[in-house]
Amino acid sequence: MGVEICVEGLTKSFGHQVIWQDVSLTLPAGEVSVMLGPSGTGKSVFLKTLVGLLKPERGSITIQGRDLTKLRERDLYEVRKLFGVLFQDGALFGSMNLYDNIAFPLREHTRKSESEIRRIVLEKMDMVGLVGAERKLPGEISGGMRKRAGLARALVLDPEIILFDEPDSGLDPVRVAYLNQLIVDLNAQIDATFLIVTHDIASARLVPDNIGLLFRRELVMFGPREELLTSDEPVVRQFLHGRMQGPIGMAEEKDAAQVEQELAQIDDSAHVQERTPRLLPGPGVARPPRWEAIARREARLRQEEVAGA
Ligand SMILES: Nc1ncnc2c1ncn2[C@@H]1O[C@H](COP(=O)(O)OP(=O)(O)OP(=O)(O)O)[C@@H](O)[C@H]1O
Repeated sequence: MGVEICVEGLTKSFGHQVIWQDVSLTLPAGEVSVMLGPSGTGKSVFLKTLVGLLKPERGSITIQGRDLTKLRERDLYEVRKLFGVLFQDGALFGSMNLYDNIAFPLREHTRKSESEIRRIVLEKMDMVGLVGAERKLPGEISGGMRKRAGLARALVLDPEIILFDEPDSGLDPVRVAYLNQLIVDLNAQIDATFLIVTHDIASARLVPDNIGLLFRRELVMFGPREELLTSDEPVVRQFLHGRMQGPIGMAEEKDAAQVEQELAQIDDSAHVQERTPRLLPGPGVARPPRWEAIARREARLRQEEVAGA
């Protein structure tokens, strides 16, 4: 059962450049959360700060009663073992085959025997659908396979928290659909806490329990998926619709009068379409109890939709 991460009043700057300030949110244990935001709003910086690779100027990150921002390097090293991280390109070692790449954290951080390592590596490769690709080098496989190998490597130490940095970047829509299903199935199987940074609005609508949005150096909103999908907050609506009209500009924010004029011209009557059903774990995947609650909630939303149509 994953662990809760409680972030309070977090602020990160580089020199005089404030990346984001006063960010507070709770990632509920075992749930999937997605962090959205225009390019450069500091989503990757947020992931790196959570895992302790970057130090914030203010605020706290509490996991299992310990504030990560106050830990000494030795204790932080221990807490980091709770995390698995899937970096954008899988971050695999180019000269090692997939088996050795995935075995790497086990050889580095545990005293397990090679036969035990073999059992774990093959189990994780099976989980991500990579059986048979053990001897391949990262350069010999597709981007989608590299991501899955990176995910298998993130899983080998049985993390309580998995951070995904743009898992869908560079993948075609079919591979993205497979990856989304894999993420949902994995979450149901291992019940860890997931945080996914993505630009893909379709995935953000389908996959998570919770959605957050960073913009203008602030966390505009963080909450249950349905709340964000039906929110009237202009930044949230613009981002989730992927449209030009609204407060988010090409490079910087727009002036208030222009935003008001643009918003007045938008036909927002299609609210109901936003009730995308949550992607459920595939057949044969054992579902922890919270999935029953999700399925009931989704069924209720569908009924309301039909009644309102
Ligand atoms: N180590 C660093 N030193 C100085 N500035 C940094 C560092 N890392 C990131 N930044 C700056 O922080 C800002 C946010 O970067 P970040 O990569 O987190 O954005 P992002 O929201 O993930 O963007 P994208 O969606 O394009 O990947 C950028 O202006 C970047 O230049």
